[in-house]
Amino acid sequence: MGMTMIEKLLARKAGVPSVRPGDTVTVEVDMCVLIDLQFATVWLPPSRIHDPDKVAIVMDHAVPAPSLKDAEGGPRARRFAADFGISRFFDVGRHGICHQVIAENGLARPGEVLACTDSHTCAAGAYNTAARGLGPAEVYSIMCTGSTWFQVAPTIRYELHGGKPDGVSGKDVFLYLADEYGDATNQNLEFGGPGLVSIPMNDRRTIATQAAEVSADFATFAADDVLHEFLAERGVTGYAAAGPDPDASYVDTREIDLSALEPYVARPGTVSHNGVPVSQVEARRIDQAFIGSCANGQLEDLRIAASVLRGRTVAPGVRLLVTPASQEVYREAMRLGYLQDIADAGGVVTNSTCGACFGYHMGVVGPGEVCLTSSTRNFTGRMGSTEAEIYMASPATVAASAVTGVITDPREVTA
Ligand SMILES: CC(C)[C@H](C(=O)O)[C@@H](O)C(=O)O
Ligand code: SF4
Repeated sequence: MGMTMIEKLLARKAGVPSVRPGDTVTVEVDMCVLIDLQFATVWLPPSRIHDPDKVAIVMDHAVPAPSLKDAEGGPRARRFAADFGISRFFDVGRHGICHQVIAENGLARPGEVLACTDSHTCAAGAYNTAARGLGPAEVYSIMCTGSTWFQVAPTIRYELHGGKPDGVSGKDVFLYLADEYGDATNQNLEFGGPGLVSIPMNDRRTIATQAAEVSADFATFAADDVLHEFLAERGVTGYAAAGPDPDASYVDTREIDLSALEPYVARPGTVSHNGVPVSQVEARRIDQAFIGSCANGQLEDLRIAASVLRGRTVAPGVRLLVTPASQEVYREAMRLGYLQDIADAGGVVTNSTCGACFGYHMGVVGPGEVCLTSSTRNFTGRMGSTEAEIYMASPATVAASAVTGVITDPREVTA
């Protein structure tokens, strides 16, 4: 019996001819990523690590340090990187949200295994990488031994057809899938099919990132010419992508007609079976509009936001916050004039950080407030008060709604 994409990848990295659901495999890990929060909590440096070239440290969740606890973590991270010769240390100034930094530095490679202490590590599945968020203790162990184990889960195949319409983004695709199919706990997601070519890399990243919200194990995309070109532009070569066998066995195959999709919104609480086309929640008043996070703080997201906001003004009483996903995105968005457009419209551009996305700093939402966010999670209390309501939508929908002050279909504002 043939193997799915992730089964192929794990079998190869485990050095066995084949694996099937239920098997437990020990695999070599190609890249192990630590985030700043590890150093701000209990941190006991190991006496040796497996390979400093297979470790990256990214300062992201709490930069610049919003608390004394975080301020104590920074020097620990710096000392650790220096002591162990970890050159891939993305300190404040080279920083950004880890999944963005990993991607833009070509550290997520097709056919390889990537582990990190953050639950959205599945983001790198967009690059045909077996990427998984693991607990800090397991990632610590990987850093010391170079390997980990996974139990192989069954795979759901998304067979994409048609073309994604302009004005519909990866966020809309994800919100639709989450609404239609709900959770994928203990299952892998695989994306491919003739429609994949119409989904650009930034949108694939959004979809792969948000696989965490439906509790998937791995979420991997087929390696096609769009991916190969993206990697070539970043100097990433010499990889071996993994594709499924023609007779692979799936727990479910879902045929998706991309051309039928429209802008979507998830209502507060969850993304699972809780989305609606924007038209069904239009006119809901908002207090805060947020564009950012590892899912939607990419350069293309800022370009879209700037194009909606250019020549328009944020509605009175609405706070529009825009957080680039990395310092590199920030600098490029500045060079291209996007930040100017956002600020001219009355938006606030923040430093690159996880900040508002997880309700920690730089945009905490208060009691009774309504936030429309392009970030990753909308559960109660995620962005601050448990008495706030969080709706989730694409950067285009968030920008358009910031202008009108109510949830709005972006196609109405830009038409
Ligand atoms: C705080 C951090 C470890 C967490 C995660 O694991 O995902 C955060 O990034 C989030 O999105 O909730
Ligand atoms: S941006 Fe949000 S979802 Fe992504 S890693 Fe940071 S806190 Fe988690």
